[in-house]
Amino acid sequence: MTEHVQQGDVGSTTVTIVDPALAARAESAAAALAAGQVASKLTAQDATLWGPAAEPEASIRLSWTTLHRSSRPLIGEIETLRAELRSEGVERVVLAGMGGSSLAPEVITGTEGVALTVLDTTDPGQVADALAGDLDRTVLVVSSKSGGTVETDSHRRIFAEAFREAGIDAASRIVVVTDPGSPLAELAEKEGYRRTFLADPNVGGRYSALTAFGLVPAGLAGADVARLLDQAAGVADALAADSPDNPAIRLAAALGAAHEDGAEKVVLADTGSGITGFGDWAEQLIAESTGKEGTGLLPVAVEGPQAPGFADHGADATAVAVGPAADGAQISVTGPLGAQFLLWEYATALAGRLLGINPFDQPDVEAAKKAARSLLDRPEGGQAQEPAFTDGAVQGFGVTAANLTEALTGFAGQATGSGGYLAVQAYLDRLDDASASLLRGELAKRTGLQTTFGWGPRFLHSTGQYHKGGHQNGFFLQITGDAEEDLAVPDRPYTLGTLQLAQALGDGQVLAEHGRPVLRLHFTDRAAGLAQLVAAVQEAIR
Ligand SMILES: O=P(O)(O)OC[C@H]1O[C@](O)(CO)[C@@H](O)[C@@H]1O
Repeated sequence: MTEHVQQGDVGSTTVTIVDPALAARAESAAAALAAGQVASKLTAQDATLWGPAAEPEASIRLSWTTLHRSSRPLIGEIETLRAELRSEGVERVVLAGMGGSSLAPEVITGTEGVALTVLDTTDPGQVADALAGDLDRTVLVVSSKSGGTVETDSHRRIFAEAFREAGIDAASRIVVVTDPGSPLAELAEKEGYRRTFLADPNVGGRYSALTAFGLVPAGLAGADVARLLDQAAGVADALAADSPDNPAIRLAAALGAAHEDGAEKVVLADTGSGITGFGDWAEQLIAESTGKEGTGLLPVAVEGPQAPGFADHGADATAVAVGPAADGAQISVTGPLGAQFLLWEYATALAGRLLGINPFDQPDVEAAKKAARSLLDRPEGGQAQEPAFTDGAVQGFGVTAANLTEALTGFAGQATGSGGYLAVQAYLDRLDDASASLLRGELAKRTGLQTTFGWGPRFLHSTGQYHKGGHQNGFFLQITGDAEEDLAVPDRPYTLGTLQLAQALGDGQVLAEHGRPVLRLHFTDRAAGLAQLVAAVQEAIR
C-alpha cells in the first residue's frame, strides 16, 4: 500500500481503495462529493441531487436513509406473528417475490444459516418441489411492492389452491408484504389473508432490504433482524458525513472514476465477508440503479477471488472484494450485512449522481414484460418457432449454424475482443439445474470477456435493466429447457412453463430490437443438454 491507499473505516465497516492508481484517481471525485455536502443532503432525503428530471421520482424514493430507525417497530410485530405461527406448528417459510422483494431476505437468511424457500422463478419443476414440501407446516409470504408482478401472483394462486386441496385454510397461511393501496393489499383484505405488512412506499424495491420486504420474511424464518438494524445504525452517521473518509463516498468515487476510465464493469467476489450471496443482492442494486441511458456499471458476481474475471480482469472492469482484500482486488469493502446494505445503497445513489443518471427508476424493465405478455396472448403462446438446428438434446434458435459447435464458435467469435460482455441467461431450475452456473467461469476463461450468469426470470428484475438500458455491448446466451412436468396457474390461461418460455422469448426479442446478438439454446433433455453444452464450449472455444 502507498500513501494513496484510502480507507474509510467505521468500526469493522471499511472501504479500502487498494489500488494506488485508482485511489489517486478517485480523490477529486471524493473531494467534490464531500464539498458539495452530498452525503448529508442524501441523508436528509434531498431529491434534487440527481437533477430536475430525476426529482419527481427521487422525491418518493429516499426514505431508506433512515430505515434503521423507522423499521424498529416492525421487529416486535414480526416476533409476535412468528411465535403465533410456531404455536400452530407452522415453521416452514416460503417466500414468493421477485428482485427487491426476495433478494435481501435470501441473503439475510443464507448468512444466518436459517431456512427460507425462495420462489423467484417460473420454472415448473422448481415450484413443484417447493409445493411438495410439508404444506401442513408452511406459511407463504407473498411480497410485491406493486402488487401486480406476474410471477408472484402465479405463486400465490398455485399455493392457495394447494393449501385448499390439502384441506388447509389458505387465508390463514398467507402473509402479504406490499405497498399501501396496491391491488395485492386490496386482495389480501378481501380474502382475509393472515396478515398484511404495509411497507414504506417511499422506498424502491432494490433499496428495501431494511423495510418490511427484507425483514418480514427473514424474521419469520428466524433470522435476527433487530441485529441487522443495529448494524445499519452503527454505520449511519459515517455515511451521512461530508468527508472524503465517508466509506460510501470512497466507494462511489472509486467506481465513478474507474467508469470514467472505461472500467464499466464491477466484478464482485466474496473474500471472506461472512455474508452468503451478497453479490446477488448487490447485482440488482447496481444494475437497475445505474444501467440506463446507454451508461452504467455492470455488476459481475463471480464465484470467488480465484474465479476467471477477477484477478485477471482487463481495463474494462474494477475488481471489488466483499471482505478483506485478496489478490487482484482494487477495492475491499468489509462490514456486517446490515451495514453493507446501507453502505452500498448510499454508494450506488452517489455513483448515480457521478454517472449523471436517475438511480431510482428502471425504464427498460417494462419492455420485456410487455413482450412476454403479448406472446402469451397469441395462439400457442407465440412459441412455435422452428429451430435452426437440432443437435442431440440441444436445439439452436436465432443463429445460422448447422450444429452446436458451429453456433458457439460463431457466437464467441463475434463477442471475443469486442470489449463488451457475455451474459448467460438460464431459464431453468436454479436448484436442480444448478450446475448450469459453471458455464460462467468456462466462458469467461475461454473468451476473456467479463461474463455474467443469471437465472431467468429472476435476472429480469435485476441485471435485465442494464442489459437493455446500459452500455450496449452485451452478447446474450439464453438457455431454455423442456420441463418434466408443467404447472397450471389457477384462473389464468397459461401454465408456468408457457410463462417461463414467453419471458425468455420476450426478453430475447427486446434485446434483438436493441441490436444485440442473442443465441438461444433449448434443451429437449435438461441434463443431457447441459452436459453437451459444457463439452461443446470446451471444444469450440479455446
Ligand atoms: O415488488 P414488485 O413490485 O413485485 O417488483 C419486483 C421487482 O420488479 C422490478 O420492478 C423490476 O421488474 C424490481 O425493481 C422489483 O424489485
